Amino acid sequence: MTGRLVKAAARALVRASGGDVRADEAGTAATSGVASSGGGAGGVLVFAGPSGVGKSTLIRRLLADYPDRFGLSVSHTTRPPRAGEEDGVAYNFVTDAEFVALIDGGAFLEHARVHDHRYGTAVAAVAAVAAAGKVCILDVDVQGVAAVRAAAGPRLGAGGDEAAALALVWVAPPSLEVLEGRLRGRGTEDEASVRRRLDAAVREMRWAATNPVWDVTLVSDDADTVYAELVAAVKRFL
Ligand SMILES: Nc1ncnc2c1ncn2[C@@H]1O[C@H](COP(=O)(O)OP(=O)(O)OP(=O)(O)O)[C@@H](O)[C@H]1O
Repeated sequence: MTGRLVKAAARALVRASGGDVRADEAGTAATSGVASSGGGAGGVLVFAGPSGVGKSTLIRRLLADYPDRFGLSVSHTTRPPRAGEEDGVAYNFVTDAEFVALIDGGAFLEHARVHDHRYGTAVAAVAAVAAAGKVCILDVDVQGVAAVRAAAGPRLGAGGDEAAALALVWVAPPSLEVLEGRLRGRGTEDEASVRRRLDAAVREMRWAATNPVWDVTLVSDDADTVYAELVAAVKRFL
């Protein structure tokens, strides 16, 4: 995303949520109170981690247990729907041309190409969740993490009086072997796709280790244990 679009996205997001916007001399968007909705909880909880590590599993459980506190923004993607995925619910499924038009219109908070397809988070989709007084959960790749951080600007800090506007969760696999087993066990990927995702996982894990931006790092080992760690962390920083 260009700096101009990040700024436009940040402004739109903050307008929608009643916060303020500052732009530094380098032209980087900096917002405070991003997605904070005044009376409601607001905030953005970002999950990142290699494909197959278990992000969706954790997110589904968090949403089921705390439906009033968390909400999902519906992302846009150019990838074809998997069986059972409904348009406008799992994703907004769009063509490449439609996606490019949305980029040009400054619609996205972040967008990226991952494994041959494009994914994007519309500013309006995040703002809608914040407007409902909920923390918006985002599931993004590492490029998305950088874009969301750039748009959100300085965080309010987990330890301060105010709740954090933005919290970043890195979900790591116990090992690459376990990750491979989960990708194969899910039954959604062909062999080439599994190999691509594992190659990407190595790069993403390196990026995560060398960019210590995370509020919490979870190792997705035993499902109940990692979920309990997530809930404890979320209670700490949101
Ligand atoms: N802690 C866990 N222990 C064992 N299996 C798990 C665990 N978490 C998730 N799984 C299984 O691993 C597979 C991948 O999980 P999931 O789809 O949640 O990953 P993901 O990180 O959301 O992947 P993607 O980024 O590709 O959407 C699923 O079949 C899921 O049931």
